[in-house]
Amino acid sequence: MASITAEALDTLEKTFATSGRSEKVAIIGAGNWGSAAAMIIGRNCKKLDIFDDDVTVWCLEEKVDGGNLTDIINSTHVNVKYLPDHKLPENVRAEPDLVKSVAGATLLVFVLPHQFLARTCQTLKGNLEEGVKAISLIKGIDFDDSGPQLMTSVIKRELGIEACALSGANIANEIAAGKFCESTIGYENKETGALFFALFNEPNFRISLVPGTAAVQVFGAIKNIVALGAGFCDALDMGNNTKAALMRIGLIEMYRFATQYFKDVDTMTMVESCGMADLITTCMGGRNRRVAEAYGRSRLEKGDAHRSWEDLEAEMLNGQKLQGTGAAKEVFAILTRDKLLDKFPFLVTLYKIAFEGKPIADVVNIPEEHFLPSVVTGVKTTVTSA
Ligand SMILES: NC(=O)C1=CN([C@@H]2O[C@H](COP(=O)(O)OP(=O)(O)OC[C@H]3O[C@@H](n4cnc5c(N)ncnc54)[C@H](O)[C@@H]3O)[C@@H](O)[C@H]2O)C=CC1
Ligand SMILES: O=C(CO)COP(=O)(O)O
Repeated sequence: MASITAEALDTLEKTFATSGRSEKVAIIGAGNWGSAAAMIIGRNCKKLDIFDDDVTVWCLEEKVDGGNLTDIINSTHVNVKYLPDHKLPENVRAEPDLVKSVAGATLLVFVLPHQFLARTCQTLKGNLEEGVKAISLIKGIDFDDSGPQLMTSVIKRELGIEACALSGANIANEIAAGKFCESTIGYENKETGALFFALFNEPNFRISLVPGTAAVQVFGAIKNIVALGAGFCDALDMGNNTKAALMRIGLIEMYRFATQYFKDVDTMTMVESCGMADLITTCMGGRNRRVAEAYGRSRLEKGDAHRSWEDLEAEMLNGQKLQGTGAAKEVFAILTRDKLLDKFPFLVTLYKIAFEGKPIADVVNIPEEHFLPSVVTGVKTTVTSA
């Protein structure tokens, strides 16, 4: 991988040296991860000649303590609502008008809760520079009549532009604090992958490049559902061994879902940051886990009078969004349509606990098939009962 990166970066430098044209970046979304990503992007744009210094971030306008969030960000350089404890670089400017935010941009970084992507793209349609390229930092999945749709496919469908995907074990607050972590960029075109490598890679945010975007995105979307299971496990005070078992089982179904619906899924991508590592960090420290624990405890303590997902999300996340509950519903709908519920017993159980009143304790009611040695490959094993 390193040689691909070095070779492609060399091409980039040469292209820049002859054309003199630098890439201008617009970030679409100023939430928790959008703001932490803006810190990295702002620093790299200032440092590297191939990027224009000035970075624009589209921020959906809202009032905070009587003021406009964008005005507060531009005067204090702090996103006081979504990333309050960290300063954005001064070359990052918040813009409340979506269309204005992409004026002159040649690189778009999409980092929104997944449910808002399609309609945001529809507003951008017809307002982009020729040849603009995109990257999605979104962890989520959509569905239409043809089946599951990756975020990069939504971007392509709506805007007709090339899109890479970045995903990894990347809790935004930890990245903003400068703690070391890794991430994975999946690309279709090596040069574009290298361009985004240059935009994101830093000593404490190390990027690996992988060919293909499907695995990177599917793992990122499905692990959010598995994290609900980790939260239910914590609500039951089950401990680390149980949670590790649920992660292992979740990993199998993540991989199975990816290979069921997408062609270019390399098994080894599971050991990149976007696979196992993201699953671990989300099940230990993510918002989906945290809110699912609160939901589970509320069910266990209050029975039918339990708190709703919407209530808990609003109370615990202050405007940030859960992605695992929406993904659980979407995955359940597509598996039902395709008559595949039997192949994904854990994801189905998590959906039913979250939305159909199945007992929280059923999170550890694991079907026998998950203990068979053939389960990863899907090869049938004959089991002789004693
Ligand atoms: N926060 C994190 O640690 C990480 C998040 N991600 C992923 O990045 C994506 C974005 O997450 P965050 O930046 O954390 O967002 P967030 O969870 O902080 O969500 C709040 C954002 O949603 C925006 N929003 C609310 N209503 C909207 C609407 N109608 N249209 C457009 N935008 C609207 C708000 O303006 C705000 O920017 C998600 O898919 C998430 O799974 C990925 C890695 C880490
Ligand atoms: O994706 C994440 C870490 O990589 C964040 O997960 P949560 O949305 O559950 O916080």
